[in-house]
Amino acid sequence: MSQSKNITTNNSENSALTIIRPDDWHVHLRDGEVLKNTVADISRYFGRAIVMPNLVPPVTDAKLAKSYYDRIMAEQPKASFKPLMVLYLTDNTTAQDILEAKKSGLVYAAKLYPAGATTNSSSGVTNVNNLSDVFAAMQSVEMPLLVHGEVTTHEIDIFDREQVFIETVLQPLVANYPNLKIVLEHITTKNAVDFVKAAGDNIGATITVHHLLYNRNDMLVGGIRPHYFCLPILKRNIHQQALREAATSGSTKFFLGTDSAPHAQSAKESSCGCAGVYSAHSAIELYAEVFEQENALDKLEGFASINGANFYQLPINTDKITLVKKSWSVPATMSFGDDVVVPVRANDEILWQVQE
Ligand SMILES: NC(=O)N[C@@H](CC(=O)O)C(=O)O
Ligand SMILES: [Zn+2]
Ligand SMILES: [Zn+2]
Repeated sequence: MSQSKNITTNNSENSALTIIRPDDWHVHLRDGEVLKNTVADISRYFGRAIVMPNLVPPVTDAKLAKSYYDRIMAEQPKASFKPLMVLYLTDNTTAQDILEAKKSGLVYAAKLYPAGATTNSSSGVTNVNNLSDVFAAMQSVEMPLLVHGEVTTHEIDIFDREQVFIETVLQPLVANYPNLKIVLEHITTKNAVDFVKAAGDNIGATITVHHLLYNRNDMLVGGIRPHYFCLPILKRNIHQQALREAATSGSTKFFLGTDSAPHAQSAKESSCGCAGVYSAHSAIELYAEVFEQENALDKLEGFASINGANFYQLPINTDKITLVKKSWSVPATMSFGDDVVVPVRANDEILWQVQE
């Protein structure tokens, strides 16, 4: 294990790592009955979370964002937690919507879902050229554009959809709005890593823990495992390796975004299962496993607690959390409103835990 001033090692069983309180820059909390569970999990140690707006109906203006914010706060998250709301862009979003959202003080970004790309994206954008006024407004008020980067064209193979999006949609967008802050969300390919590294400081990316832990073999070899199915889909191991290198490299362009996206067990274990992985119950502990395997525990704090805040021009959290290396068992299922969700590492062990 690499040593830094924050890591104390008594023996291999008992390492501890203290870092600035981390934030989650991409999470799905859903709505209604399940909010009590998702809010409890996400606020256990995260300071802030960028809350995705793909509800039904989606969060398309400041008023809807405010009422969603109120429903989240009604679940009484830990005092250290603050939800950062996001506007869902449609073909009908106006520059005025952006300005009002910015003025609300609750909305920190707007999300581009190509129509049909992922869960609850049917109201998404059919052509980014419809949104030139919106992007211009976002650029002027320095509101980050968050992007689900996949094309939806039927002819394009599902494993190529991120790469083709970068080439055909993202590159022209970056060229047209050179000062627009853009986060390429939940990147899954070496192509995305290379694109982000080569781009200006206004371009960043979130990386999920499941794309660091797993590749498509984990999902498909020896039987199909629906709980690994998410979008963008897990890729081959060379891409996983590129993501692990990017996350642990110390580059300030990459930051933590779990994309924790729960669906009820029955909706995943189905002849047409939903896309999404639930990791909010144990995200920082799982990231710690990856960073330890890469001999980069000293880089976890930048990735989890500093780079995202700097990108969003928000203050870095002032308090700390401590992770201890002490394994614990994840249950087979967890409560999800009146239903259950199967979390990452269900029925298995996680090596680190956050000291309460
Ligand atoms: N990541 C997923 O597989 N699913 C997300 C949507 C998304 O982030 O694309 C969801 O809301 O279920
Ligand atoms: Zn997405
Ligand atoms: Zn997501």
